[in-house]
Formats: sequence, C-alpha cells, structure tokens
Amino acid sequence: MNKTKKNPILLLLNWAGGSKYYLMLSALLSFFSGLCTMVPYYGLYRLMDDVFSGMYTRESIINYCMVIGVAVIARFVLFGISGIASHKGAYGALFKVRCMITEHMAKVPLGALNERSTGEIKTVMNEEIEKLELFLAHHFPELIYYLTGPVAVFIYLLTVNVPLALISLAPLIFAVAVMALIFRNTDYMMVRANRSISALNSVMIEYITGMKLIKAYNMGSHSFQKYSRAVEEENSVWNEISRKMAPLYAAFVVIIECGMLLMVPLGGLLFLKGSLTASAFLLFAFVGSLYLTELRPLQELGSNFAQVLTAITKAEEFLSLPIFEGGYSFPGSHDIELKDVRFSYDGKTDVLEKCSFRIKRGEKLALVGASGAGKSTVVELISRFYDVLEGEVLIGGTDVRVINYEELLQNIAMVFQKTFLTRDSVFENIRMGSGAAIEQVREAARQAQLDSFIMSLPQGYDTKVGNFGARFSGGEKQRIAIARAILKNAPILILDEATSAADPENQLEMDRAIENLCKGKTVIIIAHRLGVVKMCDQVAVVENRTLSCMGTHQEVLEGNDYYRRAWADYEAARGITYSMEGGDGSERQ
Ligand SMILES: Nc1ncnc2c1ncn2[C@@H]1O[C@H](COP(=O)(O)OP(=O)(O)OP(=O)(O)O)[C@@H](O)[C@H]1O
Repeated sequence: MNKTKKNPILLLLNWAGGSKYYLMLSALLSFFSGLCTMVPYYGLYRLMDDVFSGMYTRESIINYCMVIGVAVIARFVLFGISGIASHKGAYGALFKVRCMITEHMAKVPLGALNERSTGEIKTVMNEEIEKLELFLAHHFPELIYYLTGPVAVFIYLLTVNVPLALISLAPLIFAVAVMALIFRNTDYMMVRANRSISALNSVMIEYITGMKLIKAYNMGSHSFQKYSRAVEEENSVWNEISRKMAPLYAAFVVIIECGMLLMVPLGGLLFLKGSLTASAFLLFAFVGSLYLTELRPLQELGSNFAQVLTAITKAEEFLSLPIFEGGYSFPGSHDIELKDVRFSYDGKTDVLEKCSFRIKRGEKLALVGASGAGKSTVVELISRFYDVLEGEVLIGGTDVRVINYEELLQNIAMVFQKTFLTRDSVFENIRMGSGAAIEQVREAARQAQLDSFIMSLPQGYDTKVGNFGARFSGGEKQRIAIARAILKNAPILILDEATSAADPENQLEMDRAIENLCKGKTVIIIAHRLGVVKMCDQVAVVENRTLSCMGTHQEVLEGNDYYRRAWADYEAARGITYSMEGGDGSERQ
C-alpha cells in the first residue's frame, strides 16, 4: 500500500480536534512572550546611548525603565497564560487520541492485535501518548518562545550594526551542525529505547498476571531473571545513548555559549576604530554574545521532539490498522452458515479447510472435537474476530464481512471459558456499560441463578470485584458471564465451554442458568462435557481441519467414530463406581 506520509504535527493537530484552538492560542501567546524578550535589550541600549551621549533626562530614564519593567512582566504573564492554554489543549487532545485508539482497537481484527505483545500495546497507549502531553503542554509553547526571542533580538541587532549582527550568528552555524548529528543518531536510538521499554512492560505484565503460577511453581527467581534481563537491557540502551550523545550535547552547550569570544574582541576593535558607539559595543558584548544561549533549551526540546515524532508515528500505526466496518444492517433472520471456509492464523498452516455447515434460526448446535481441532476458531469466525481466507460466513444469508461490525457484535452474545471481571462493582460487571437499571440487572442475575448469592454479599450489587475478580469462584464468575449474556439478550448466542467451571454442587444451577439463557436463541455450544448435547438439536464434529459430520445426536453417534468413542467414554465416566477398601461402592451421576 503506497500511502503518502502525513506531516506528524498536522496529524496531531488534526487528532486534537477542537482542542487545537487552545494550542494555537498558546502558540500565539508564546510568540508575543518571545517578542517581549527583545524589549529590555532595546530599552537598555537606548538608555546607555542617551547616558553616553549626555542626552538623558529624568523622564527618559523613567520611561525606559518602565518599558523594560512592563516588557519583563508581560513576558511572564503571556508565557503563563500560554501555559494554561497549552495544558487545556494538551489534555483535550490526549483524551481524544486515547479514545480514538481504544475505539479503533475494538474494531481491529484480533489477528492484528495478537501480532503485538501486551507490553507493546500498553507502551503505545500509555507511555507514547503521555509524550504527546509533554510536547503539547510544555515543549510546543517553549519551542515557539525560545525561537521567537533570539530571532527578534537578532533582527534588532541587524538594525544597529549589520556585520557584527551577522558575525554573532557564527556559533549558531556550528551548533546547528552538532544538532544535526544529534538528530541523526536519535532516530535509531529511540527505536531501540522504545523496543526495550515495550519488552520491559511485557515482562512486568507477564509477572503480575502470572503471579499465581509463579508462586505455584516457585518460579520467583527464574522470572525475576527475565525481569532483570529486561531492566539490564533498558539500562544498557540508555547508557549507550548517554555515551554517544553526551559529547555532542556538551559540544552544543559550549559552542552556543562562546559568542563572547567573538563579540568582545571584534566589537572592541570596531569601537577603537570609531565605527561603533560605546553603547553599541556594550550591546554586542553582552546581548550579542548571550542571546543565542536562549536557544540552549532547544537542544533538549529537539531530542524530545524526536521522541514525540516516534510517538505520533506509533499512534498513527495503530490508527492505520485496518478495521472491520461493513455497511449492512444486521439481518432479521439468524440462520448461520459456513460455506467452504478456509482459515489460518499465521497464513501458513490451515486450521480449517472446506468447512461448511448450516443451522436454522432458533436451533442449538453442539460443536464437539478433540482439543485443538478448531472449535473455538469456528465460533470466532462467526463473531468475526477474524476474517476467513476463503469461503463465506453468513448470518441470515448475509456475509458477516458486509454487516455493520458494531451491529454484528451487538447481536451476538458470547460466554467464554474464562470470565474476565473488571475492577468494578458486581452491578457494573453485569451490565457492562449497557445502562441497564438495577431491576433489569437483578432479573438477569435471577435467571443466571446468582441473585441470592449476590444479595448475600455485604454490599450486595455494589460489592467491588477484587483484584482480577479474586473473590469469586470459577462457577460464580461463569454465572456472572451468563447474567451478562442474558441482559444483552442477543439473538445469537455462543457458549465456549460455558459450564467448564461447574462442580457437582452448582451444576444444577449452571444448567438452569444456561437453559434460561438459551431460550428462543440461535445457539452454538462448544461442548467438552458431552452432557450438554442433550439440550441441543444437532451435534457437529470438528476434526481433520473441517466439520466432518453433523446431525442429531443419534445420527452422529452412528456415523462418526470420534463421537462414538467420546460418547462411550462419557457414559463410562458417568457410570464409574468408586470403591474404597472397606467401603461401599457408590455410583456417580
Ligand atoms: N490466536 C492463535 N494464533 C495462532 N494459532 C492459534 C490461535 N488460536 C488457536 N490457534 C491454533 O489453532 C488450532 C485450533 O485451535 P482452537 O482453539 O480453535 O481449538 P479448539 O478445538 O477450540 O481447542 P480446545 O478445545 O482445546 O479449546 C490449534 O492448533 C491452536 O493451536
């Protein structure tokens, strides 16, 4: 794809939307504040001129002093207001960019996200975007301020003595050359630095989320090694950056500060020759030698600017990831059909080939098959987490790729094997931003056989879910997920191992919850516990990268070896008699 490269700053202002007007106001105020830098020099020069030529009066001295005083105050006041405007603009822009990225990510195919580590995504959404705040709120107005002041002073010096003013620029030529060297190295250094920060973030996330496992297998020192390696790598990158950049930075500072070495002897020479007044000599000796030092912060801003450009590029990369859109409304009919579907996660190994099946609206299908056969993949294609490589996935006869993506997601409810609970109240965890009232949430919880349990909690529906939902059992979490799906009331329902956390005590409750959930819906259930097929109209076996057999339980039992074996195992497990020495055998249901 040949995309024209967009100007990062214009892109950022475009993202900022309405907030860009605050940023523009801030730029304008910084500009005027920068102009004020020149006024005290002008005032002092005129004052000295009058004093040396004996033309001064009491009034003229007071006037010059007032002009200098007002300019100094105006400079700070304008810069202060510019800072307020830039912060307001920056936070508005940051909010917009964050919202844009999160909304965009929700529409990005899972495949594109899977290619990136959690750490990388977190780095973009947090650290990189935070750099935009630093730039917009601080560096942007400072850049204008620090550039305007010296430029204005230089123009004024030109009006006093052109050759000396031009010579006063000499250090800048060398400083710019050094700055160019700094920039040349920065790009590649920043790529390395960002990579090491992403890696560190990934290891940290892995360490925190895998804490249970780390404890269970006493992996503390092992995973710490991984962590310390990531810290060491980051440390070594920044050490290298310091080693390579420090001499250049030092050279920049020295060069920019050495104007006096030129201005004092040259100015003195011209003064002695009589071609420069005493006041002009002093003006060049002090102002002409020092005004470039105002540019010093630019070197720091310059390297930060490079980081900001990287941050904008990274955010743009995310925002350019193709998203699922589709324009058609969700169809009224909810038949589901897969036609000759081929799919691969990595583009090399096919997970599904020539996979076809059809279920009618209101039917319930159980997908069975060995672990890794591709059952979850089938349902992920129906809910368009991924797109097929060949063939079609149709709902109500319409290809899911042309159905409006948001509508598609609204019309499919999913209950996964693992329930993710957000750090919020039970109430919010069930309604999931739907705006449902407490009575609706309670009704859903009642149908999910959960209401009385929630009401027994100290704060009922306001009870906060602890870290990673730690205070709820697996079965309770799954029933929260079922309550969510009941509340969503979508016509298509996908249950991926939804009863996997059920134990004999809550199996009955779970069955009732599932029964309530499935009423009147088109349902696909991934079933490892074959008991669940009794509530389904059809059974389909996923094996050999395709759907090999489909029909009623009896038909598949007669026609498919895998299912016959699996069913026999299931029956045998149900009939197992546990006998212990000295005890009675008892049959397990
Ligand atoms: N995100 C992914 N990236 C790459 N390969 C994947 C991904 N998800 C699944 N696979 C692979 O695709 C194949 C089918 O996986 P899938 O999860 O669909 O099987 P499954 O039948 O649902 O298995 P299980 O019953 O164990 O959950 C497996 O070989 C799996 O390793």
